[in-house]
Amino acid sequence: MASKYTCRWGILATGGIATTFTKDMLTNPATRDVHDVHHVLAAAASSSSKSRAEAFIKDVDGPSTAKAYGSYHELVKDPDVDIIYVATPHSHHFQNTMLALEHGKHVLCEKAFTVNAEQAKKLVETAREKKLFLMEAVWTRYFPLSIKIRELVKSGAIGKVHRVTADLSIATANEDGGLNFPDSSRMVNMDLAGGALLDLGIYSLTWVYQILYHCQEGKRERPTVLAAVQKYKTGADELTSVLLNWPGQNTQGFASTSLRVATQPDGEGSPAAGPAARIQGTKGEIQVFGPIFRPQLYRVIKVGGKRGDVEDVHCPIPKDKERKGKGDEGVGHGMFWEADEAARCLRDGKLESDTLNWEESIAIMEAMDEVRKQGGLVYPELIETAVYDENSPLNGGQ
Ligand SMILES: NC(=O)C1=CN([C@@H]2O[C@H](COP(=O)(O)OP(=O)(O)OC[C@H]3O[C@@H](n4cnc5c(N)ncnc54)[C@H](OP(=O)(O)O)[C@@H]3O)[C@@H](O)[C@H]2O)C=CC1
Ligand SMILES: O=C1OC[C@@H](O)[C@H](O)[C@H]1O
Repeated sequence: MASKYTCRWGILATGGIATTFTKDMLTNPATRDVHDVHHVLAAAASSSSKSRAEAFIKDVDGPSTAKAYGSYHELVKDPDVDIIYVATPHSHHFQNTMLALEHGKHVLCEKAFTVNAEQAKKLVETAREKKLFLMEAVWTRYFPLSIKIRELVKSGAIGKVHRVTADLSIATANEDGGLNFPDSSRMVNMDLAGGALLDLGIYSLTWVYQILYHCQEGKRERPTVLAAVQKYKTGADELTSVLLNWPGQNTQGFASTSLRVATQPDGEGSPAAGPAARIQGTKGEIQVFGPIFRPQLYRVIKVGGKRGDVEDVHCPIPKDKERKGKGDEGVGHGMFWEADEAARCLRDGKLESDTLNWEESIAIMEAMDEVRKQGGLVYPELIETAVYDENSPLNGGQ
């Protein structure tokens, strides 16, 4: 039997998603029927203190060998780390990822990849020059559910697809007209590149792009973009809709997001609220039930089919019952599949993932730039700049 490839991770930041990702990454791959790669937590760093990184390692039930650092600079210099997972707010992704690449580390960077396309291009240029792996962590793309749906579309199972609509919205409005986030929250804070588009709209765009862009044959056509943006009192966007038009493909996409109304007002994943994404073809439709960042159910409806000629496909996320999870249910959020993809790319010497390659990440960033341009959404220069500064405050200074 071939030996397993070991991927040694360094976790940059210790917040919410760093915890979820690391717990998932530490699950036994066999629980999801993966036998060719496995993951090790080599180190974690917090920009606030070493003790915060130590607490993080304890919280994720990491190995005693995992090193704790009180700065991102120390983490990227660790020779026992192969790949850095960047889990800071959007505002920090460019500087933190550059820091890691400049120190010779491969990178998996949380979504949204960067604040703007120019930054994304600079990251890609650097990774290419230094022959390092780089991937935007759009985990949903690596779900078996997404892979299956892309296969169905490519096989013509629902005929020629002409339209995809997708929404990811959450109801966080207060009685007083505000939102349920403090103004300092990364969800609405301009200094952290907050707002619905970069945080949630990226998933609506992901569903549109992974069907209407990713599945195009040959040289892909870029869409034209028409957007409407409404802003919260902080200046961040709170209600954003995007119409994407591919005249050469005869296709259109509609991606929407909001912080005031919910895609699923009755709770996560319930089909009662209707589909969160619809992929509409000449012979049928695939409906994806939300939340579209972590879907576990899709429905195939054939045009002209008999009443009840509907197939529901459930794709539950496997749990590792040996790991500490909520209650007794074990650990398994669905982030391990993107970690497996990164490990395989490292093992195979690939610099980018075929499932979300550099060109496609940049194409989506360019579409988001256009939405922001039309909506007048500009972030502070410190986080819009595409000039790398190792000692930027975003890297925790030196
Ligand atoms: N894939 C997914 O499902 C999800 C992805 N995300 C993405 O992950 C990223 C982080 O989100 P999330 O974990 O929820 O955010 P958190 O606020 O929970 O954590 C962010 C971490 O970044 C570090 N950080 C460094 N500088 C700052 C700063 N100025 N303000 C705030 N934090 C800072 C901190 O870690 P430290 O002090 O240790 O340095 C902090 O704990 C975002 O890009 C978001 O879009 C978020 C949620 C879900
Ligand atoms: O990526 C994400 O998915 C889940 C959301 O709750 C979160 O805000 C977002 O960052």
